[in-house]
Amino acid sequence: MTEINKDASLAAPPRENRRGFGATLAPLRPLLPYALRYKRTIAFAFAALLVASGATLTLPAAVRGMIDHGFSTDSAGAVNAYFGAMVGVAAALALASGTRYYFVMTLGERVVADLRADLFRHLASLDAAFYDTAKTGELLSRLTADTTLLKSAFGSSASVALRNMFMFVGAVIMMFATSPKLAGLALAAIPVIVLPLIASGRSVRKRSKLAQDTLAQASAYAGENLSAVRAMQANGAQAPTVARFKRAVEAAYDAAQAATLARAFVTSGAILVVFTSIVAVLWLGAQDVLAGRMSSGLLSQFVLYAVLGASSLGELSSVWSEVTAAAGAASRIAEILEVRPKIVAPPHPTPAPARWRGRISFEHVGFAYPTAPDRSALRDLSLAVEPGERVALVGPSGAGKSTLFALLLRFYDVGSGAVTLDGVDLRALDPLDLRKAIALAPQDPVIFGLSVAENIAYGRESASIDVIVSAAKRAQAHDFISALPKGYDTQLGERGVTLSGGQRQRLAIARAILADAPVLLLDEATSALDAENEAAVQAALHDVMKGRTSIVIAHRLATVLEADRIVVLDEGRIVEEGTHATLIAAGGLYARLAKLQFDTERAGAA
Ligand SMILES: Nc1ncnc2c1ncn2[C@@H]1O[C@H](COP(=O)(O)OP(=O)(O)OP(=O)(O)O)[C@@H](O)[C@H]1O
Repeated sequence: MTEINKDASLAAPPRENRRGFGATLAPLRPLLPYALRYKRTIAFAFAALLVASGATLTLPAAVRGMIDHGFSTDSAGAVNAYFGAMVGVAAALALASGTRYYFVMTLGERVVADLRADLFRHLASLDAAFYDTAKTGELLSRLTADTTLLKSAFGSSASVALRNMFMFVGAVIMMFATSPKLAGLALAAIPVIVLPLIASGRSVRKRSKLAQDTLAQASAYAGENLSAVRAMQANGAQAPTVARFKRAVEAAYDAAQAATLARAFVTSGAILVVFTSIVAVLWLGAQDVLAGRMSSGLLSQFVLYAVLGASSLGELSSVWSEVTAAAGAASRIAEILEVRPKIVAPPHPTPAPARWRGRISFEHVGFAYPTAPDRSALRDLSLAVEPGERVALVGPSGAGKSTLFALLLRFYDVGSGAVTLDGVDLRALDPLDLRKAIALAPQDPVIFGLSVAENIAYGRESASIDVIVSAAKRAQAHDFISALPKGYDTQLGERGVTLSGGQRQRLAIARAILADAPVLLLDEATSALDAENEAAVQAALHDVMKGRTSIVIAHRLATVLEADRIVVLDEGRIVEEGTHATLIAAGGLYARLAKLQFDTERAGAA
């Protein structure tokens, strides 16, 4: 993912440029601690692996015994003993293989479940600047598709790789025990096999990273459009959107196809080279048998070990491609895990008082958004709001009203100057403490796919239903909630009941009342509410503002009339301050805005 983290991706050297086994596996290393948490599972898997490999490796020796002794002496007893032993070995092999599969897959699932939880915890900790550039759909793809790839690496691939490594080593040892001469010849062929494998691994890795990236982009695109499905349909944009998504999916297919093709070549190339070398070595062995230098049983034994060794190597090569793909996924996950949030608690945060008084002060604040560093959103802005004061912010679109809120919640740090709460610089506080002191009721409140009660108590899971109901009553929301099919247990959100704008606002106000924070930030809805909703919202606001420092981005005449002070912003600066009457009398920006906005409101109400 290219857009999301300028800082982190610069910190790590581009992975594609590094070579060899170690470099390919390096991205997987941060995952090791996850696996090491489950030492018992690993130990069981390992033990099962040893037993299974050992059992497999005894088979060729049994075959040799059968050929050299079983058939030559006409003792039926020996034949029976050999066959009986083979059944025993097969039983051990079956049991050990099943056990290994169980423990290894469990480990894979466990590691990935832990990793997903950690990744989400990390994503939840990242700051607004990160999300200004990150695409949620891409992040979701990391959380699901990439972790799934890792699961296969930690589960099946690791299991197959380990089994084959054991088998390979065991087979090679047994080949030397059987015939050092033939074994030496066979081993000489190994570099011929392995070197091209490593080389092609890099190209597989690059292609599969590309495939995953393309997939993530397609997911991001689908996510964006589905979350705004009404806008898409209203604009009649289905056909082009569907076509674009299809193109994105096709591009992901092409990339995956290229990776698969590369893998297919690697696999068949490896098998061809391996088996050709074996056949060549065997031909030499056959000469020895013909010349009487070797028994036919011994050659059979060697053949079987060689086939075991070679097929393990072949499987290792195909696993290698999978592991490289997983390494690609791991490096994309690591990219996210490496991003450090910039908004964090200082090492020794100023402790929060039992109750904040709620004095807010912006002192010569200058600020530009990280995505637009050359354009100041606030310029040398100073504003003090006394405890319990009600301030209405008014100004044209883009004046910087929401930016004031964002800085107060410390979603971003100021560029210059400082913002303080009760005289404490926000940067000296733990953001969690700061945000506990502030209740936010946004313009278009987010309603989650939870029950009404859970939505009101969002972030305060321990709130009792009595407290929730009393907050809803004060927010003038109790009546409409009671009229819902299941009252406070009604499911809201995507798969539940949809609320009207005014109802959502009142739910958000109930949330703010429940938060009982000394500071209230309210962004009034611009859309007109019907008269009944309007009156209910105003009454609720009146209640919630009592005894709190409130800053309201005001769009309604009733709100500005009720404010102790109106602050007029324009282009990131405060241009006027006063009450409705004094500002109208002054005939400045406020008077013009008020005429436009509140005249239409009056006309609408009339
Ligand atoms: N996340 C962001 N990244 C970059 N620039 C931003 C971001 N949010 C706002 N801006 C810019 O900062 C300036 C102030 O925006 P802000 O949202 O504070 O205005 P506002 O007064 O709240 O406007 P409105 O009434 O339309 O919501 C604008 O020029 C806006 O384009």
